[in-house]
Amino acid sequence: MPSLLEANALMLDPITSAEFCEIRQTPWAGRGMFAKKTIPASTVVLQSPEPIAYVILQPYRHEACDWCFAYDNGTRWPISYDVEDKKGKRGVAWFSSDECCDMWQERMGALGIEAWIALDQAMTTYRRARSKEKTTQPFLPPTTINKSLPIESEVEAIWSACADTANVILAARLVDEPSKAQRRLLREAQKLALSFIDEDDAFLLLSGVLSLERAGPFDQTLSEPAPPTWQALLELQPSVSLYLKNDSPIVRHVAAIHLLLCILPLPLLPYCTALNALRLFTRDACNSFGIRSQTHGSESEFLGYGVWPSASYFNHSCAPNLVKLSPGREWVFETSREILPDEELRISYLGDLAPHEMDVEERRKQLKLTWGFDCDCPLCLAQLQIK
Ligand SMILES: C[S@@+](CC[C@H](N)C(=O)[O-])C[C@H]1O[C@@H](n2cnc3c(N)ncnc32)[C@H](O)[C@@H]1O
Repeated sequence: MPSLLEANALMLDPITSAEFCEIRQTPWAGRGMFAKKTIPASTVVLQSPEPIAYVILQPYRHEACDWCFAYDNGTRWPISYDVEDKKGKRGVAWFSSDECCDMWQERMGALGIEAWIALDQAMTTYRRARSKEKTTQPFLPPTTINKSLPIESEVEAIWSACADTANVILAARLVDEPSKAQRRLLREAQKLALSFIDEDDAFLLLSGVLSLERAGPFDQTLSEPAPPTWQALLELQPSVSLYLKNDSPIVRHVAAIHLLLCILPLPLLPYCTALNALRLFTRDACNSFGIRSQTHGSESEFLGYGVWPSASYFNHSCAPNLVKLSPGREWVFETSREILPDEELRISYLGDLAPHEMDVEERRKQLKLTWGFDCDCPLCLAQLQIK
């Protein structure tokens, strides 16, 4: 039996079928995207329509459309998907138009909406309980990881313990009539998960679990081709190094999968595994795109983030030859100049920062901090050689 980290490291071979470019191995940055032929300036080389997982950050949930991500200077969108609870009508998702609300509902389906409401309900109840507390302390955790910097063997041990607990929660969810002890276990597991949870992690994970459920089961033995969504996810480079940093999110991630297991509708539970959570979180870590307000320049707001698998093979360059645009839910990649055959197509990972206004040390420091790699782009290598 492979360990969870070994199973997570499984990467399927990428399949590309774009007209202008293809994925190739590079000696400098894993795989990258290369031009198959001369590409004129201002040509769209790739459109990536759909995130496999995404989240609108909690403070922006009323202000960024949950379908097209439109944002209007902090104005609360008037259209919401509402539910009735004991305290009256409550919005759970917000939209810039009725069409967006309809498309969201269609994509989510009845099961997805039920799951979304369950998570929103759990988080709302938790926030109300927190606001009544006298202090701002989180609920007292019975266990804590004392040091914040786990090593890889500890990461393995924590995820393996997470999977064991997940199985216990699952068993309690699956019985027709849970015993008193099982009901108590579910209450305690939910309370404990909530005391460590980060709401944004939980919604990101939920959107990923829903994508996997829509794709159907994945045969782990690979005796059959993987369904396209699984294929797209498992082609991506995973990185467990996010758990080896000072502010390791490992406990939050474990809490997110345990919470979802406690509250989601039963048909989603087969997709709600520790391994799938590890797959989604470790791929998000080095492949996610920021969802930003459309005001370009330093004014733009970071509204959320997500993973668009087909867009994840462009490496970074401090002198990029592509511009990335997000007219709504999709990402569009356009050449900023003529590209020659076999040239690597690269974007900037520096978000709002303009690479040409930064010196080489500044750029490399920023990339190391946010992405964890030492930039090997041609501009950095050339400038480092001169120094
Ligand atoms: C979105 S992925 C790009 C595709 C990736 N190279 C692959 O094989 O799947 C981002 C990762 O690519 C690598 N990378 C991208 N740009 C790089 C650069 N300029 N220098 C070094 N590594 C880079 C880093 O490992 C980074 O975490």
